Amino acid sequence: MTSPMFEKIALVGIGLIGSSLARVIRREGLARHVAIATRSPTTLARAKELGLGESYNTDAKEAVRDADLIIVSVPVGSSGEVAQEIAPALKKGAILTDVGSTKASVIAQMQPYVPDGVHFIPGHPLAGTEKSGPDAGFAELFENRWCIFTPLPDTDPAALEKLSEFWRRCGSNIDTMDPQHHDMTLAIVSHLPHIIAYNIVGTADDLQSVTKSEVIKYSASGFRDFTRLAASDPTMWRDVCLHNKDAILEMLARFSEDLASLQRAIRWGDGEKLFDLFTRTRAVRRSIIEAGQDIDVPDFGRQAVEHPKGS
Ligand SMILES: NC(=O)c1ccc[n+]([C@@H]2O[C@H](COP(=O)([O-])OP(=O)(O)OC[C@H]3O[C@@H](n4cnc5c(N)ncnc54)[C@H](O)[C@@H]3O)[C@@H](O)[C@H]2O)c1
Ligand SMILES: O=C(O)C(=O)C[C@]1(C(=O)O)C=C[C@@H](O)C=C1
Repeated sequence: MTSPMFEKIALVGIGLIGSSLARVIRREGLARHVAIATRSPTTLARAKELGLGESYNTDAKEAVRDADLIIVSVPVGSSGEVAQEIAPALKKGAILTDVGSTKASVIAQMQPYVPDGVHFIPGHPLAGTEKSGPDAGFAELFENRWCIFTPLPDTDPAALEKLSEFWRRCGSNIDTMDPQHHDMTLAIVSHLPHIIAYNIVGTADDLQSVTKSEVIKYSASGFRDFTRLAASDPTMWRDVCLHNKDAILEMLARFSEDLASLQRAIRWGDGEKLFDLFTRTRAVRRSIIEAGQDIDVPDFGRQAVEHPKGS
């Protein structure tokens, strides 16, 4: 067996993303020691039962001591408090990264606490499911998916290359961009779809309770696709909305304008406009498939159990 990339990796947060990392690190032999930290004793006990690491702590400071790579996988709104908590125990020369779905806010929250000599490289794997908690993870989650880094101006290229190699060994393709560009792009390709899903499922649920109709019972598969997204973790998505506010509001404004135009086309029977739009959007789907980006989440992710709220 080749020698591990890191002597010790600390995973702070052991939900869907943290536990998927734990599993792929084990499978690929990427660390000699995986230290797991999470705030909730119940979640920590479950991580231990699942055998996700070598040591377990509710005190993140203990887990990160002597670690060469620290990966923070907590809801974005908790990034700052975690950085503050672990900062005094970080080893000089260590790489500190995160997996948060928003980047400018995470950088603003974490950077002030990063000690000199620690390489802070913000990251975001574009891979996930609607499930959460340590049972939900699986080693294949990151395969053929993008991992985006938003390095800071003074990021050490050697540390960035080492972290990139880590994510490549987890199966991902790497890209880098600035945090504002990341947040704007993700607002349209990830955050808005979730917000739209939460909204449409909420509307249908309201309708059901007002009219006692059977919208849920007879929901067609298009609606069911929305319910998958709308089943995503409430804490995670609350934080995404609050921490990428400007970009999301910008995209929602454009979306609302386009929706009004579509509404108008329907009202005035403008079939040509409808047909043209639907033809253009079908081409988008085809180009995604041609680019090999139409990757379905595998079954093991689907079968994972829901995680209790607040764990
Ligand atoms: N779920 C996805 O699809 C997805 C995809 C890519 C990135 N992300 C990002 O990854 C991060 C984690 O998401 P997840 O899906 O793994 O969530 P999750 O709910 O499955 O897990 C979150 C973990 O963080 C722990 N935690 C919460 N606050 C903490 C704190 N203050 N200190 C220590 N531990 C704490 C929880 O106990 C849990 O173990 C989020 O920032 C999210 O935006 C999620
Ligand atoms: O497929 C899903 O269920 C996801 O929500 C994954 C998804 C996405 O929107 O693609 C969600 C949030 C992340 O930050 C990255 C990936």
